[in-house]
Amino acid sequence: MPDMPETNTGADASGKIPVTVLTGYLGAGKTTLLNRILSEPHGKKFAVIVNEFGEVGIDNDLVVGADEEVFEMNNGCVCCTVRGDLIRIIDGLMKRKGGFDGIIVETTGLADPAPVAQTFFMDQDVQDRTRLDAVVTVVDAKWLGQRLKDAPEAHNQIAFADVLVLNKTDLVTPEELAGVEAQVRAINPYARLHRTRNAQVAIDDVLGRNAFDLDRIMELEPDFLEAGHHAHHDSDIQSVAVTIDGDVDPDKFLPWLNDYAQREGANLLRSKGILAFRGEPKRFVFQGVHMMLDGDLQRDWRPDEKRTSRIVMIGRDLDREAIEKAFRACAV
Ligand SMILES: Nc1nc2c(ncn2[C@@H]2O[C@H](COP(=O)(O)OP(=O)(O)OP(=O)(O)O)[C@@H](O)[C@H]2O)c(=O)[nH]1
Repeated sequence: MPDMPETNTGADASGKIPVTVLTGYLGAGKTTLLNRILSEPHGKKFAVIVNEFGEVGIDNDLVVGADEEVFEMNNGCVCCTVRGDLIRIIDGLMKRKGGFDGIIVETTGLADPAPVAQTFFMDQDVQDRTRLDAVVTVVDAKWLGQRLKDAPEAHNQIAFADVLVLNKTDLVTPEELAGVEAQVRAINPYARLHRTRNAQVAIDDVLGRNAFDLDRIMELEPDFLEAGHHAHHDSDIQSVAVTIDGDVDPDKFLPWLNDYAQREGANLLRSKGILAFRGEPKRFVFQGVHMMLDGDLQRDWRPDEKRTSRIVMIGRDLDREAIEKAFRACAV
């Protein structure tokens, strides 16, 4: 094959910037996959757009990446309220000199990917300059069975995928994994599927796939290209975010968090937080999916960074007041 001439526009052979839409239910491993992609020595320049469900931005803080620019959209979910923001961000990116090799959009775990993908076909400016490369859906092998019962979004995310990353294979037995894969395949027999632990998949299996297939999507959703197509969230799901303007006492906070996750685990779909522990120079970061929690000390608080403690809980029937009260009681 002859060498392709180098361009500095970032665009591919079609002259358009490839866009990857990264989706998957709450806690499936989207940010883990994003960080994996960004950490590889790919020599490319990506713009990353992160949309989060919750009033306090935490995900963008957890995205690694030296060169990437990360744009946050936290005022609502990209599949409905902030689609206009997505168009504006992409418009802004396209006007920059130098360009990008690709754009990665990480949606909220509750997003219906259809209207997000639709953006790349409905808005003329966006359509002229970008090309939807693939919808990549991360699936949580541990919780998929439950999600297919209680979350229609999880089903749509799989149906819409061009690439499926069946993640958290370490948390299930080989038999369970085979069962989950069969459930995924029953919904979407077409997408390439990769079984992973910690979203370990080769970057070339995820980016530059040229896999988005409009014909298949039109079969799934015949009105895909019609304006006014709308997705609605499971309105039972709420997000409770609390910020303390300072440090918390780990001896109070950690027992409370553990106890809360055990008690409310069934309703608690997702939890995360970045905390300043009293006397601790490093940031403590925790993440949870249902009752399973994971936390550790990460990088130092920077001198120009204000020490604050933030938590976000996402789930059903959460008692906002009780969470706020209990968390504030941990302040020092
Ligand atoms: N055991 C296990 N844990 C994993 C794996 N992949 C990711 N995790 C953990 O699962 C949690 C959620 O991962 P994230 O990558 O933040 O998930 P997400 O889909 O971005 O979550 P939201 O943005 O909140 O929807 C984190 O604590 C990860 O460290 C895996 O393969 N196995």
